[in-house]
Amino acid sequence: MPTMLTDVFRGHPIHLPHSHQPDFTSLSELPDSYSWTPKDDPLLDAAPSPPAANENIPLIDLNHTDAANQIGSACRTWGAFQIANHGVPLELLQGIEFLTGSLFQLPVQRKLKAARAETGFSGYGVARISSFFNKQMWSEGFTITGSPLNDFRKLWPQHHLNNYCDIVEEYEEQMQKLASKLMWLSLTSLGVSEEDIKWASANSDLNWAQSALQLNHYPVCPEPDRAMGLAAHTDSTLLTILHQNNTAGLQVFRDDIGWVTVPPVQGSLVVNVGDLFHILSNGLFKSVLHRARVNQTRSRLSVAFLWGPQSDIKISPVPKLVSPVGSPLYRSVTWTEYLKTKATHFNKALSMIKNDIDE
Ligand SMILES: O=C(O)CCC(=O)C(=O)O
Ligand SMILES: [Fe+2]
Repeated sequence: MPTMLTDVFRGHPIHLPHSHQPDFTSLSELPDSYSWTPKDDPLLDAAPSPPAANENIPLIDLNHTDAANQIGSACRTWGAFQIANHGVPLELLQGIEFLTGSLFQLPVQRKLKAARAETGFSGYGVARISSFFNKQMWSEGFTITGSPLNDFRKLWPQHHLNNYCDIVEEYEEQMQKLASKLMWLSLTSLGVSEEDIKWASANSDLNWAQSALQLNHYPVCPEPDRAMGLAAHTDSTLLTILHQNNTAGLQVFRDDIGWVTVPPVQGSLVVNVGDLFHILSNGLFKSVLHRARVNQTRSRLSVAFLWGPQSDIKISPVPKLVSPVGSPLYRSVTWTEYLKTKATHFNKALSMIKNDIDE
């Protein structure tokens, strides 16, 4: 199936300054190259402001009759929410978490056998966004697009492979269905229906969608307050569905509050609005700025399902959401074009495709 994402990165290699992953377990002090200051990230210390410190992204029960409106409201105010009763079996969440844990527990030399090539997309390595920062992040990742078999072969003996590949396949299938359901629920809350978005008809078996799985590991860190697991970014997706293990670390940003930690809730999933959904909604839904902090006593795992349209589909603001006397907030872009812009301009990518509207 999806090779398009891979092609984008082949054409736009990201030259990472730190190509070799350290063995985190051997570091008892935080090296300077991992010590972040506000100079390295202006939003580093944007602390929660006390009056709103108890606010958090909503936890929404998908079986609730008002789920669509609750999701719509969360997309507008936070660009993120958690979901319960999402239909993904707990054993599958445990299975993908077990696989992720086993992968990152392998000796670093073994993981490097499946290292992501400089022009590649899948495999083991540092966060792709590392090239935009001077400091290194306290994390390691593994990206899967299409079948993971070739990469998994480099990591594990034959007898594990079928089981692990089945888990990935089943997980992606469930996530695809869930992502589509969430997209339509949130659009319903804006009065947008299938007729309004020709390319995304719900009956088209999702053959307009493609995805990647990003496995993340944040090892125990000797000085978590000075370290950064994954620096602040928005996702370039329509939607991202995230499973985190029982260690907190994910934080989302609100202009009026600052950084807010998303507490792990067993069996629930976190959903992020990505940049493409922000564009599609003509700016009504926020693409959430988020990051991951690290921990002194517990390692953290997360699995992000990155979901977007096939590469030839033009994403543009739904006409219904543009005021009759106004212009759409953004020009239309394909996912490929957007990823290229992001690979050059990173967190300024959205502003690069904004229409100049001076009224
Ligand atoms: O680990 C997390 O909670 C965040 C991961 C993430 O933002 C990503 O992979 O894009
Ligand atoms: Fe992310």
